[in-house]
Amino acid sequence: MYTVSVKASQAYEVHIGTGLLEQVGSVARTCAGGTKALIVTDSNVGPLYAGIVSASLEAADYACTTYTFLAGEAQKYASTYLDILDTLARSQLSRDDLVVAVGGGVTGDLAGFAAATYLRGINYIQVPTSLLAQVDSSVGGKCGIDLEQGKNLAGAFWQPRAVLADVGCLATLTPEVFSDGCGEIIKHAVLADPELFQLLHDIPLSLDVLHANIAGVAAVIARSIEIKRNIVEADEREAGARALLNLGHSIGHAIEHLEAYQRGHGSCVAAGMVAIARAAAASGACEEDVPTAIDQVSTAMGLDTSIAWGAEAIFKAALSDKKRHADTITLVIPHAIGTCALTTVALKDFYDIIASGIRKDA
Ligand SMILES: NC(=O)c1ccc[n+]([C@@H]2O[C@H](COP(=O)([O-])OP(=O)(O)OC[C@H]3O[C@@H](n4cnc5c(N)ncnc54)[C@H](O)[C@@H]3O)[C@@H](O)[C@H]2O)c1
Ligand SMILES: O=C(O)C(=O)C[C@@H](O)[C@H](O)[C@H](O)COP(=O)(O)O
Ligand SMILES: [Zn+2]
Repeated sequence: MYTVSVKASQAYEVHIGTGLLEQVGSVARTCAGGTKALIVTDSNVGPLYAGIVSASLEAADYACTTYTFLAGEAQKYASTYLDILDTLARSQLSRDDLVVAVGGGVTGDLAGFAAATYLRGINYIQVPTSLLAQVDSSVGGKCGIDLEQGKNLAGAFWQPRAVLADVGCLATLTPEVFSDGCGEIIKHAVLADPELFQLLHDIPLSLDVLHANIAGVAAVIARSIEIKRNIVEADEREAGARALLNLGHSIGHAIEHLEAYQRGHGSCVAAGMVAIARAAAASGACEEDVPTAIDQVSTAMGLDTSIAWGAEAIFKAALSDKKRHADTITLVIPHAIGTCALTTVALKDFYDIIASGIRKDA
């Protein structure tokens, strides 16, 4: 088992290992008080894992109820968020009580945002069950919902009391959803860890690798979380450096929006990383072999890095990016594997960057 400590406005520990679902109640007792807990989960994860988590919470003297929503990004909207708030109020949870997110990134983002705003903020625990949620979304406190205009346009920074990433849960993911989580691991490697990138190149992660070497996958998850933790600790509320975690996202979020969220977040981020690396390499800002290396590692782990959209459509969709100011946008530019930096460019130059990044012959 690995434990990664996060020292943010609210300090907490991220536990990575197996058999952790059964420990949610006892961990909750050590880091949060209260007498009631609301589990938030989705229609795929609930039937598999909510019962184990609920039993564990009941054994730790929490009166536990479960809220289940229909799985999918389409539910990461205001109506589901408001429904969770209504459920919290109807169940009369008080300021001492607890929300427990059991599921992927959609569940964590919804439950975290509800916890951040119900009674102006109550405790919550993240129990991430997808690879993406374990390596990225359950850590760092970003939570929120999508609006018609784009991804994550309403939200909060609200740190959990604890994160329990039970790697055993990954065995029930579809190969596509498992692959999708690899997009954010590759992002962390490109940001800060050439050795991790090499490891992913040599041993591309897959469900087969999980079954053959669950301890090895847990080690990669822990390393990925450490990379994110280091950035979050330096800049919890994204005044500067935390924006690095947006590598591949300006274009990636635009693709997600254009494709009506039918394509996974990790795949869109991988496509966005390849495009921005290609544009950076074309301008001489990035080592020449980086775009191909990111593309190969992504493809080897089952990610689709293709982009079917023109520069104009992507540019328009990317204007809702939170790193956009009046007529500039801050981009995360890869210079080499393990070295990236923030650069602010005029919007008209951003258009050219997109065009250069998606050019097929580049
Ligand atoms: N807050 C953050 O810092 C942050 C970081 C990265 C991504 N995100 C957000 O996370 C979301 C993507 O997360 P995701 O890919 O986990 O999406 P998701 O929550 O929709 O999960 C993907 C699918 O896997 C299923 N699933 C999850 N765990 C399972 C398991 N163990 N067994 C079987 N099925 C399981 C879900 O039901 C769903 O159908 C996006 O909304 C993205 O914007 C947030
Ligand atoms: O934690 C962060 O900071 C991130 O940017 C992590 C991203 O992987 C994640 O997709 C996040 O939700 C994006 O945030 P946004 O502010 O660009 O909506
Ligand atoms: Zn992301």
